[in-house]
Amino acid sequence: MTLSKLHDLLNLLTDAVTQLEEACTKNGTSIPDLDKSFNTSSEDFRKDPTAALAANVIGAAALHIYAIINPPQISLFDIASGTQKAAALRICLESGVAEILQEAGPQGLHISDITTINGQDPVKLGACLRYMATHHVFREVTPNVFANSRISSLLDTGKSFQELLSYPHKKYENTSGLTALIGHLLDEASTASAHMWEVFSDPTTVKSNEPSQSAFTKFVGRGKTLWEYYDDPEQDFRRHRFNIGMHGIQKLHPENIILSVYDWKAVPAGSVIVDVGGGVGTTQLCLAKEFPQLKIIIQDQSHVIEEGAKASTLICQTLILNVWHEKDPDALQSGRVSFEDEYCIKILTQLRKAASPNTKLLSMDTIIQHACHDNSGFTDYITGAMPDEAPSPLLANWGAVNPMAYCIDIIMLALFNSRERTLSDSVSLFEKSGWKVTEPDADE
Ligand SMILES: C[S@@+](CC[C@H](N)C(=O)[O-])C[C@H]1O[C@@H](n2cnc3c(N)ncnc32)[C@H](O)[C@@H]1O
Repeated sequence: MTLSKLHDLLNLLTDAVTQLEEACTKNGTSIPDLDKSFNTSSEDFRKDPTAALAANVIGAAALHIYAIINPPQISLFDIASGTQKAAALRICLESGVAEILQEAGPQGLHISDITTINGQDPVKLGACLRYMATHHVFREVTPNVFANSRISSLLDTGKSFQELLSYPHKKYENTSGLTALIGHLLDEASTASAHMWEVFSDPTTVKSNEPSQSAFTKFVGRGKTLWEYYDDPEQDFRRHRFNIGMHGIQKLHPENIILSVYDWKAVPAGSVIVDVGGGVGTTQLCLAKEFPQLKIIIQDQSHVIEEGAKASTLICQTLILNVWHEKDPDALQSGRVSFEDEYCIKILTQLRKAASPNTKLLSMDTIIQHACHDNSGFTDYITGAMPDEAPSPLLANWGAVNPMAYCIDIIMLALFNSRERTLSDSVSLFEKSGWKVTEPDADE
């Protein structure tokens, strides 16, 4: 039984490798190379849907084979060691190993030379590098350590190590937002996640949806929610890194995705676009550039708006602050808002009340796919809302090559007692708040 499953997976994998190679040859694109940096052009091959699909099949089939054939105790150990991986990676990131290796060039550097530069202990940092090398983050080909350029380019802030020393608090400034995002994940998000069981095992917090009772607020923020924590001048660095990290989130999606999700050309000149919790305005920047006739308002907290305005005065034509703290006096009392999803419903209901008959609410959100095939009919509800399911015997949601939404779901839980949603969850959330879900180009 398992033997034939292995063969099925192997056949899927072999066919997909052929398809990928053929697509790359036809398009003049390249298959990624661990010696070449990750950047927009290194991912060009994915622009061809056949190649993108083949790449997903290869990854999903390889990991499925690994799951079948690996001793389960090793697989379990690997899953259970997320905290140790995050700790080792964070030490490599923060102590500038990527920058140091980048400066060293193709011959790499011995661990003792790395630690002479960054002041770390060679035995301790060596342990972190060795662990990361087992996951291809670095490579120990000889006694020297080499970067895996594809991953290292995400850890590298692009500055010289001397520069980092002279202003460490600005480490992430003007860098790829992805580096800052990873910095946030390895710091606030990881620390909070490590405390989740304390919240789950306490009867007073186990079923709470209150941000004030999240693992972050209780065990990292010492009573402050993430946003209140970022307000503290002592956390300027972390707040700043988070805001830069939001640029990184955009890089995880196809470029300028906002332009393709709605027919903006059909929106009359002078129309007002409000981005609620729009951060430093990353998403709106390209919309503002492409459609200068639209009036774009970013709503966020004052310190975030200040930062966004500094970075791009272009987009902040009008600023409206702190929607979250505005009270919606009757929504809860009138019973229209139930405890589940209380905050989202409160915000969406408030937006619905403020909406005119011509207002449209555009939701760009992560959708959680089930690992099993979905027969609910919800997959057909909105064209394109659900990605294609993987071919059998792969998991319908592409398994471990598609981990991000599931990981962010847990991070939302750890930081805010919040969550990501399936399509049916999202539709029901909007309906409970008085919104009707339609196709993006439908009239009502
Ligand atoms: C996950 S970030 C998303 C940022 C942005 N939408 C993007 O994609 O880059 C959530 C944003 O909600 C904002 N936020 C939190 N509380 C808020 C409040 N009370 N009023 C307005 N915005 C708030 C945060 O400051 C943060 O910028």
